[in-house]
Amino acid sequence: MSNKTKNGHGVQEEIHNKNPAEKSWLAYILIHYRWVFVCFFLLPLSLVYDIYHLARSWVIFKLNSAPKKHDERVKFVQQQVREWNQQGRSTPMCTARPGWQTISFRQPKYKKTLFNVKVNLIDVLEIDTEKKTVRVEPLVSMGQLSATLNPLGWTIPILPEMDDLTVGGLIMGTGIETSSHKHGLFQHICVSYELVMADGSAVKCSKEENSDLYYAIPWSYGTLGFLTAVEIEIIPALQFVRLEYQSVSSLDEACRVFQEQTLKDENNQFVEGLMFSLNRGVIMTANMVNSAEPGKLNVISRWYKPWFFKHVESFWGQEPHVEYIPTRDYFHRHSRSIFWEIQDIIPFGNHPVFRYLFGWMVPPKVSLLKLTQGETVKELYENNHFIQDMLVPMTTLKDALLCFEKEVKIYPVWLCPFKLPMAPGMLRSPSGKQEMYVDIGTYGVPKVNNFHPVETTRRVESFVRSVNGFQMLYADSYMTEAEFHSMFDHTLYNQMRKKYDCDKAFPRVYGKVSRAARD
Ligand SMILES: Cc1cc2nc3c(=O)[nH]c(=O)nc-3n(C[C@H](O)[C@H](O)[C@H](O)COP(=O)(O)OP(=O)(O)OC[C@H]3O[C@@H](n4cnc5c(N)ncnc54)[C@H](O)[C@@H]3O)c2cc1C
Ligand SMILES: NC(=O)C1=CN([C@@H]2O[C@H](COP(=O)(O)OP(=O)(O)OC[C@H]3O[C@@H](n4cnc5c(N)ncnc54)[C@H](OP(=O)(O)O)[C@@H]3O)[C@@H](O)[C@H]2O)C=CC1
Ligand SMILES: CC(C)=CCC[C@@H](C)[C@H]1CC[C@@]2(C)C3=C(CC[C@]12C)[C@@]1(C)CC[C@H](O)C(C)(C)[C@@H]1CC3
Repeated sequence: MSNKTKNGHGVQEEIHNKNPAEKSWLAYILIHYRWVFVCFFLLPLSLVYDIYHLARSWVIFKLNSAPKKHDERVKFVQQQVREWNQQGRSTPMCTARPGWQTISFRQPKYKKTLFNVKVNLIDVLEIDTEKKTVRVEPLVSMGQLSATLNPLGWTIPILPEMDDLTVGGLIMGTGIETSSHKHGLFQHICVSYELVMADGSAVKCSKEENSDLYYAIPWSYGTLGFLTAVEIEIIPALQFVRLEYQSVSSLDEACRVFQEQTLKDENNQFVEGLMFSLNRGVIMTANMVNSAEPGKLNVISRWYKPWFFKHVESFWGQEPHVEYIPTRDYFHRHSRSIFWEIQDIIPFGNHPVFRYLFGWMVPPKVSLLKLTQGETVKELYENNHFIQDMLVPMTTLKDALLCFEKEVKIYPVWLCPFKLPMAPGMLRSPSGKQEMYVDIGTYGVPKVNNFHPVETTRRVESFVRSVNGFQMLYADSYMTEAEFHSMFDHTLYNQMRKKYDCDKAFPRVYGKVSRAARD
């Protein structure tokens, strides 16, 4: 925490020097004492919100009312789209989900001007253990899905970390987790999509049926149609995860061990790396198991447990260490500390006194943080924070880490390998074959002197394009439209836009994800 706190204060002083408007006492309090508001207002509110939501979905599930209501809800989406057609297709459409509720870093500006279609589809519809699929509506969240499936002994093969990520957002955008080196991205575990198209018709697509549409949907950001249901693969979930921590002490060793564990060892169900500096890291490999060795169980979700990334750091410089963690706790291991972002929000959040007294209320909900951040905090993040996930070929990992060190020097760095199968769509494998990639996640305050939010990001984007990588688009993207087109293959997307008459119906992807489209 010391690094961050030190750095955080440095940044705060810098802001005060730079921006006279923020010298007001209110700005001072908002920046330095955000934790007061978060601890005494947002945490209890988050708790009430979560309890209400869980209770609601529990009741709905027990009453088994969601499947019966589903058709009605889809008809309502169709009805709105037909009305839009009748009104002369004057402004393009988007979903009516308010921007503050989404996980993406910014608020989407376009929601204010486009025709908003309500797609309130929030329930788990059906678990088919014979076919090994779960059918869900698009607003089902990852926390809801793991709470539903795990007690029944199932899980989806890729369960992206943050509780509030939704199935719809993860498909229309993308989703990744530490099992992605085996299963690919979130889209690759989806069996079929049901959509309402621009003309109001309902269409189903899968590898067998309307396969062109099926491959075009991922990364289309809701610009081909509205998703209404998805069938996702499920696999058996064992009770625990056996997690092995391996310390690495140089960049070369980190890249070598991480690649070996990803590429060579077919047995690792989960692979993750955390770099605490360019030469200091811990590589974690894990497998689901049904029993834990005595004395080695660590229930990391208990309220008094330290932040997971701090726990991981404690293994640096040690011999390899084995621990058993309940499976659902593993899936949500970085949730309580919002990866490491919580350090900037509640700086003393990892102190034992805080954990014992308030630990059961964390984390504050990202949506509520977003809703209440105000202009001052927004500007603070705008100018002094860097949040990016870059997906680069595994062979370029070392160069990529050097690039991030030079441009931002933010640690920890999150490393997550994933398989990029050869398939049509936005992501093109450069070799034309299946390739292994790695997601490099950097979230925090840059420690270099020449950080500039736009120029630095553009330099990193340029590096990523040069190695045939991709940028995750939930954060800021400063690429020009031409650069964006050179990163993402729009061939199939353009065909589908034409085939399903999308031009007047939806903006193009770039129009939704570029920095200019977000506030
Ligand atoms: C402050 C706070 C922080 C939290 N942080 C996290 C976190 O970091 N990570 C996290 O994952 N959770 C978090 N939660 C949620 C918490 O873990 C829930 O209390 C938990 O999900 C409840 O689990 P349960 O096993 O009691 O499930 P239940 O209460 O029984 O059910 C939960 C959900 O499962 C569904 N369900 C139940 N049975 C079935 C079935 N047979 N088939 C299909 N669906 C079914 C219900 O519809 C409901 O949506 C947090 C909650 C709070 C209040
Ligand atoms: N571990 C991981 O994989 C992580 C992933 N992320 C990213 O977060 C984002 C997901 O956040 P989330 O809050 O769930 O989603 P959002 O509400 O931000 O939605 C993301 C996009 O998907 C579109 N979309 C969502 N639902 C539908 C639907 N039913 N029909 C049509 N379009 C839809 C939205 O369209 P519209 O604009 O019209 O609302 C929007 O463009 C993704 O971009 C993901 O990559 C972030 C953190 C971690
Ligand atoms: C691929 C993976 C694992 C991505 C993880 C990304 C997370 C670290 C991101 C997703 C949403 C995210 C950008 C967010 C924030 C931090 C980093 C997050 C949590 C915060 C909470 C930082 C504080 C800000 O004031 C604000 C509340 C707007 C955002 C909200 C989104």
